[in-house]
Amino acid sequence: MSDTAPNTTVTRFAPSPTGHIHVGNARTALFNALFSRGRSGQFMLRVEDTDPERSRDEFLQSLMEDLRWLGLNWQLGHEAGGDAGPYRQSQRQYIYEDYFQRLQAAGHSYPCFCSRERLERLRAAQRASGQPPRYDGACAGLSEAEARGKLEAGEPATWRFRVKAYETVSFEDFVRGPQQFRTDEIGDFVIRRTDGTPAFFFSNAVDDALMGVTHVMRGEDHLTNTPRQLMLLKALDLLTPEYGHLPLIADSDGGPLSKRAGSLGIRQFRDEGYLPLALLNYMARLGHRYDDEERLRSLDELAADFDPGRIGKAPARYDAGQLLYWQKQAVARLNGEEAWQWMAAAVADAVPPGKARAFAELIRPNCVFPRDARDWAHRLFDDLDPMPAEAVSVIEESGREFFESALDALESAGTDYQSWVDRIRQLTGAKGKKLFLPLRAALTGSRSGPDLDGVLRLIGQHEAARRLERCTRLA
Ligand SMILES: Nc1ncnc2c1ncn2[C@@H]1O[C@H](COP(=O)(O)OP(=O)(O)OP(=O)(O)O)[C@@H](O)[C@H]1O
Repeated sequence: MSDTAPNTTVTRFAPSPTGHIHVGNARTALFNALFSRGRSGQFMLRVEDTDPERSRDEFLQSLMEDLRWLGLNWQLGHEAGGDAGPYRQSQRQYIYEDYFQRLQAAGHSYPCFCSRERLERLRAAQRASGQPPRYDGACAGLSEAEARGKLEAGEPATWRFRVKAYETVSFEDFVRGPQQFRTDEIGDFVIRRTDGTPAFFFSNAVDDALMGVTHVMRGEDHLTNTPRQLMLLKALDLLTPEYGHLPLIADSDGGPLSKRAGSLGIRQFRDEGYLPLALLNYMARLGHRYDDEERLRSLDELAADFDPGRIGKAPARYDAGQLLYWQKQAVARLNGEEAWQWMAAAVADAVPPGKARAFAELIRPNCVFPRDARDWAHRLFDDLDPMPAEAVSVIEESGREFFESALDALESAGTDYQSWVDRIRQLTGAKGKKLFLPLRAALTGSRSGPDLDGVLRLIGQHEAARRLERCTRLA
């Protein structure tokens, strides 16, 4: 059993390591992390790697890296510990065996020898007649002796859970409200595959119960699994968690996201230079409402007001513009050191040693992605030769005398920006745009950009003089 105190909220993220996680998976992880964090509970990572064909260790590593990068740390589960482990389903087969035996002993399950072809024909016929596909119970009536004979003869068998007909399974979904399912529309379902491994319904439900998960928040793709899991847990006399199903996220064309298709992967965003806080704020509002829709919140602030009652029921669609909005907000929060860490990989070779933090702090307001910093590194530290056309026209308009005065003024002011511009004003009579635009063009080759005071300090008096000097020749 779990090592959590009674009444502690325990949520979990239970991905299959079959690809890199996308915005849909990550939002599910985020909502679970926010929910438990807001209630001082615990968040768990469980690895659902029962499919040996598709599960890969490299994907497990990458999904943990992505979660940690987002700041979604788990207190229980794989690599975090807890006394309900192991937390990789591939290492829990002995536990599933035990629970298979219990179901079998109580007569809740039976072996099914139907071939894949028969089941496919059955499903096709049911669909053609407008019925929901479900097992027709062909093997449910085999006598014990018949079933044993077939098993002993080595006939491949799955094991099915015996669903009681004409009952209703009801539960209160803490996102969607009351739910009801009729058991005769469900049909006996597979809990154990022919190779002895558990089917999703089984291992997922048994693990939630044994691991003390109190709230299961997962995509709507699992809604119809829930009545099956409730029946299983009841038959096994295990505790049931509360369930909440989230609307799925579609890509901008309306198609479903899938690990297999590799769309909207968290690591793609990371590689492009999106900040974790931007993604967190974006995802927290994908289907969930906060009162201050436009304020960037920390993870704790997101958790404090997270409320499943504020989750909408309509599918949410990925919106690149919204994510960009949060990216700008998150970049604006970075200090010099953080900004440098963020952009270093893109510009380290283009920024002189010793100037990194000052550069990062200065140009941060002009960047949305690290690649934008590269352009500024070029403008501030390269030769600016040839001078960009947008700057040349401003320089020509201001005339040679303006830059000669600016040079004179620089000699006496040094890198004291205020005295420098005051002196130029005195010497030339220029003010406002007429004063600042040519200075900006001369020092940065651009008509807009970072604070000029900072530019002057960053490039230094000598380089500023060299640039102004060149303008006296261009003008
Ligand atoms: N498009 C989506 N929007 C929101 N949640 C999703 C989406 N796709 C999957 N999830 C949720 O992510 C969690 C992890 O699921 P899982 O690892 O099976 O991901 P998956 O993307 O469905 O994988 P695969 O493509 O391999 O089937 C589940 O709770 C699932 O409901």
